[in-house]
Amino acid sequence: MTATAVAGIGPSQQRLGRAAWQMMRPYRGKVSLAMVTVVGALATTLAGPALVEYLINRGLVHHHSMRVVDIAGGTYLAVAVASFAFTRWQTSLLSGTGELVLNDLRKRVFAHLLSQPMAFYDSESSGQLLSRMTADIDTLESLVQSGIGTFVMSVGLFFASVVVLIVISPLLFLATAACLVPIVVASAHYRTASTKAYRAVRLRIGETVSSLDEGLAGVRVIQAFRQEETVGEAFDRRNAEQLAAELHTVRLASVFFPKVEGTGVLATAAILLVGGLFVHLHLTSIGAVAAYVLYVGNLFNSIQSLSQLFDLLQSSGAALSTVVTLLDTEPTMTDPEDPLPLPDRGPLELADVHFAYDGERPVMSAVDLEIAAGEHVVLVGPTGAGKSTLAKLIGRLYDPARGAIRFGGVDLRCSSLAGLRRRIVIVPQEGFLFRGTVLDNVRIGRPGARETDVRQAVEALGLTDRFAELPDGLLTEVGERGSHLSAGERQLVSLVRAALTDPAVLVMDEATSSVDPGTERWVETALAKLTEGRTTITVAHRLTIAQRADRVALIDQGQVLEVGSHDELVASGGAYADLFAAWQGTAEPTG
Ligand SMILES: Nc1ncnc2c1ncn2[C@@H]1O[C@H](COP(=O)(O)OP(=O)(O)OP(=O)(O)O)[C@@H](O)[C@H]1O
Repeated sequence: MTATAVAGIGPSQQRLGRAAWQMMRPYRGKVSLAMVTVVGALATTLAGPALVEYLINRGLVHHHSMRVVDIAGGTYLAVAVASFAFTRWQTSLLSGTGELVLNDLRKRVFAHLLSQPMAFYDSESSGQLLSRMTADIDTLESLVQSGIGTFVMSVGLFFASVVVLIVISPLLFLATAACLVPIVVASAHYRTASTKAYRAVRLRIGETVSSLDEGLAGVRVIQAFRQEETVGEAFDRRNAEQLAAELHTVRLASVFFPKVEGTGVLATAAILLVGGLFVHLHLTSIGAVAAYVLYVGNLFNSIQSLSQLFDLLQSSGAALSTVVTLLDTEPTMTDPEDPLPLPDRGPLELADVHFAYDGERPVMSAVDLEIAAGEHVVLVGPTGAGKSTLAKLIGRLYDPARGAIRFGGVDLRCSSLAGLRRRIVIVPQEGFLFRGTVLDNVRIGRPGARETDVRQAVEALGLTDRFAELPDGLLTEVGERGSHLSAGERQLVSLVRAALTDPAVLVMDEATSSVDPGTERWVETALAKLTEGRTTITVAHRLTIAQRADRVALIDQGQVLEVGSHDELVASGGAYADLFAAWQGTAEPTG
């Protein structure tokens, strides 16, 4: 799926309706009760004008009976109180259920995002995704909080009023219907124009959030290179585009709403004129005309409320559409029906592996490589050669387009993702830490692990004394993204995390970030202990590590050019020997 699919053209109305119903299904009991209160509120609202008709015809015009006036007046009051009670009950039931549905929706969207493979994040901007969780769900939130009760009630009142008006006087209804024609035409135009306009607003909001997201994430680079003005101008441009889109919706609304208001007044005048004539001709009663005017008032009130909600309904429809489109994306990496277990140990085999990020430009082609159990292989090669891509394929962040990667003879695609992640662990260059303690962050390696297991993993990497130096030991709060720890300490935490998972294969990206020499020693020792006995594939940026590995694979332009031990490759005088010589030339003066 592309970014436009998430932000732009959405699913059909039926699909949206089905999706909305599926979200409400768990709460169908509450929804049914809410519908009962809607019927109650409608019945009491419609009873008002009927009582007025009864009071005028029976109490004033024909009989002058005070008793009828008292009964009708008293009942009117009771009905008004009941109407208030039903409306209150209905609003709290509908809004309460709406909140529960939105709560589920937020959880579903986040879980869905977390289940997406890396390829999804390559094609989606994080700002657009963030805007699904914030702006879009916030719009639905406003509908739930302030609009849903009015909406349901107004739709009900509209249809009920039409039926009652036809029953009271089909002829008078014709006069009313004539006044409705301009509203129907204006609504149809407004609907088409505003649907497009609100979709555009959603897209623009997503782009503004993207800009903001990128600006905040890259604030250090922006400040370091004095890019505040340029980045600020780019943000201003997007913000201005959002403003233009929002103003377009305001213009559309400012033309449409007065039309509805004016037509309501016109309709009342028409009823009074035609109704008066009918009374004069004894075609209808005074009470019926009075009730009719009140019912027409109800009808136009409902149209007025719906028009006022139109904005919110339009933007909520657009928001729901983008959220449903997002939820409709099928994860491309799913577990097979009968996953095969991966063995505890075994060789890793890459057979004729081809891969392209965009499905077109090949990044890996015809890669064959066998790595024995417990072997340490280092991937080297020029920048952009495909080393990290190969590492990601081994860790199954992506699937090969052709060929297969097998562990212990089992194709990785035949295993469950959970099983795979226990056997093969990727240790990224910069271990990402979440807000919480060191202990919490290590535990991510094996959810549910006890504190003693974590301590054992720390001990196994020889880091007990190093972690004891932290202010609260393993209970030290690491801050957002681990900002309270040094880069080296963050690496140590991610190494212990991997140790706790106890995988058979480690895929590592050699850290390039500068670590103080003191901590580097700890990292080296921990790494040596972590990789002992495990198959290890390291993406190397410095060739020091290649000298210590069992074998070196030289990658260039997505292919394995040479494989062998460091000494063998240097002795053969091939491409690796040249690379090593060049690297030594640059490394030695500084090293
Ligand atoms: N997410 C991505 N989407 C599209 N193309 C990508 C993506 N990641 C990497 N590439 C491209 O794939 C090719 C291989 O990149 P890769 O990161 O594997 O190289 P590398 O050898 O690890 O480089 P380096 O040493 O600089 O990290 C490059 O041309 C790169 O531009």
